[in-house]
Amino acid sequence: MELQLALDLVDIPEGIKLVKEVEDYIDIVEIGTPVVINEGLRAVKEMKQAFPNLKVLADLKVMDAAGYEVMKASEAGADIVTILGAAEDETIKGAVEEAKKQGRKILVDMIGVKDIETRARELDALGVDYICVHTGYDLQVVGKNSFEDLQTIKGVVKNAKTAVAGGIKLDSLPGVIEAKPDLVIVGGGITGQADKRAAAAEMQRLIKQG
Ligand SMILES: O=C(CO)[C@H](O)[C@H](O)COP(=O)(O)O
Repeated sequence: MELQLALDLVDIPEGIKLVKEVEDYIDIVEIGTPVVINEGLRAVKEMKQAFPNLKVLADLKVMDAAGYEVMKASEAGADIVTILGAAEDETIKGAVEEAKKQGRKILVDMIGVKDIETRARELDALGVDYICVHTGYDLQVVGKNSFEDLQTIKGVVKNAKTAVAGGIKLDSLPGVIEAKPDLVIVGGGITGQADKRAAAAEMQRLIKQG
């Protein structure tokens, strides 16, 4: 099980400073969608240059023209690129094909997908690398989480790795770990803490102990 730090509300220098504090305890650093919108793929490039030993995920949430967008993110140094599960199968296929060509991985974000079970089966057959259940900020504020959806995809996905994101904090992490996803994605649960290093260290400790 790996730990991914999501950076959403920072600029590039703040992001690099933050990752320096927690780099010992994370496996993947995510350049969040708002950061890509504000800073472009330069954020991916500078993060990869600053931390060549960490995997960098570009949270582009691709919806169309995936081959081109995955190619550009790969050129910037992204190891993993996200696409939306709601995208057309042709778009998913384009992403998978380009990622294979570039030696990168595709993570599908299931945000907004209504029939998680059916779509997860289909995406798994299309050869994506990760399938991620995700409660976005807009549903976190009305008290939703993705724990049930995680159980659902764990039951049907045969090849892809499973991931979970959205509002995971230290107190909810043990419940997440019990479901045994391959990847746990945490943003505010680390970045919003006064002692970010301690929060990341404790999360990694819980994850490693399984
Ligand atoms: O992709 C995202 C929002 O669309 C976030 O990166 C993801 O939800 C993780 O952040 P947090 O733990 O703060 O919810």
